[in-house]
Amino acid sequence: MRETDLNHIRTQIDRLDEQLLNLLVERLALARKAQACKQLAGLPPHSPERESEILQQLLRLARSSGIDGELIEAIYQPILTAGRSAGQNERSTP
Ligand SMILES: O=C(O)C(=O)C[C@]1(C(=O)O)C=C[C@@H](O)C=C1
Repeated sequence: MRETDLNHIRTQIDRLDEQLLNLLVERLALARKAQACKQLAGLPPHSPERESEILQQLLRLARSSGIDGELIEAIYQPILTAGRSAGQNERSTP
């Protein structure tokens, strides 16, 4: 393999990592909104049934894409944990 091939692959990986990061930022913003809705409704931040639905759906998608389900679960657990505490450390006044 030529060095330029490796550089090209790494450039593409960097681009994808940036997209993943932007999607994570977007996801956290939505989780923050969901947390605000639940707080207004007097619901707890942790919704185990919803998390289970999300993981089941992702595991179905992983299976059909040939990706290891355990890997997807290991990636998603901390994302869901971050979703539970989204917005918790923000000041209540702007
Ligand atoms: O859907 C919700 O109720 C959310 O608070 C969002 C979210 C998530 O990150 O997807 C976060 C925490 C909950 O335990 C379940 C899901």
